[in-house]
Amino acid sequence: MPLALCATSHSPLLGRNDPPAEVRREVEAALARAGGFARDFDPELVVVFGPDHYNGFLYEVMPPFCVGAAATSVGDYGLPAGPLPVDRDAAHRLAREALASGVDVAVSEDMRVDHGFVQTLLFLFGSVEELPPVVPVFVNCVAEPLGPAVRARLLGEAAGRAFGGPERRVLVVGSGGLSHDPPVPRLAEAPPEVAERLTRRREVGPGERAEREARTAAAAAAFAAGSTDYRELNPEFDALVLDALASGDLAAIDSRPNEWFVREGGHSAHEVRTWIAAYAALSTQGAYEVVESYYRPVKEWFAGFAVTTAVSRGHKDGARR
Ligand SMILES: O=C(O)CCC(=O)/C=C/C=C(\O)C(=O)O
Ligand SMILES: [Fe+2]
Repeated sequence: MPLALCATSHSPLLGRNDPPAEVRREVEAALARAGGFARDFDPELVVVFGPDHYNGFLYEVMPPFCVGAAATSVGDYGLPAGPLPVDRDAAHRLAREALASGVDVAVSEDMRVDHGFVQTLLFLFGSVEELPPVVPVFVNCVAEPLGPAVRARLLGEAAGRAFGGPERRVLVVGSGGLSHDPPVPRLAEAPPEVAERLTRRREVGPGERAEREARTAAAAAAFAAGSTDYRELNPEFDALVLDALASGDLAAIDSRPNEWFVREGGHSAHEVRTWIAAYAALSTQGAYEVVESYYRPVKEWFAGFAVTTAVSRGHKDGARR
């Protein structure tokens, strides 16, 4: 029973622009169950597919995919800053497998990751100190141009082949929202000072970070209060995605053109690529089944928020060691 899966939405607005208490409690309960699933599985390695929001990857060099052989959390949105416990050998193994199968991943010996990785890891494991060894795999989900979504499936399958043997328990994690379109800047529309920020790496001071984060929280508050400046969440799109992933028919979503994701789910719906990669990794073990699937659209968090866990078919009970 070597592979298990957790895929969750993330939102940096959790705790900053909350929905009514009962909604937050319900989501937190779903996340706590996913955390229980992850800890019961007791992984010896966590392969986490995550996006970035121009904190770690900039247009200076923007790879479609990057395997982190060492990684540091930038500490955005109040998350802990500092190094993550990366298994460097496992990262190189994944990179070799991906490259051998024609998926041209970059490798970083000094990867910076933001809430797109760290929040989800903490949902599942509580703190950086409690994390098992991880391999963070960046999937570009915001910086156009993007390749076709099916490439995320090929990346995930490479991860499944790299780690699908019986020798260790590996949890694959997808981190990203379903339908959502928070105000993440886009190069094509950016004024020069924003284009500069999206292009060149530099230290972001606490004042600038706080200002950006406050702007995002204010936008979410306006969205929840009914502002029509933002694209609506789309529960139908979200259901279609969750159904396709649960049924194993990944082509039902990853064969769609990029414009479909934007039209139906908003620009950040490309984060679904992280889920596609994680489910594709699990699929290399044969048929799988979803253990739990939770969904709720939460405008205060700018997110069609979902939490799913899955194991290979026949291992549903075995997932609880
Ligand atoms: O802070 C910024 O510059 C951009 C805002 C941002 O990063 C928002 C991120 C939102 C998500 O990660 C999400 O909803 O998936
Ligand atoms: Fe995100």
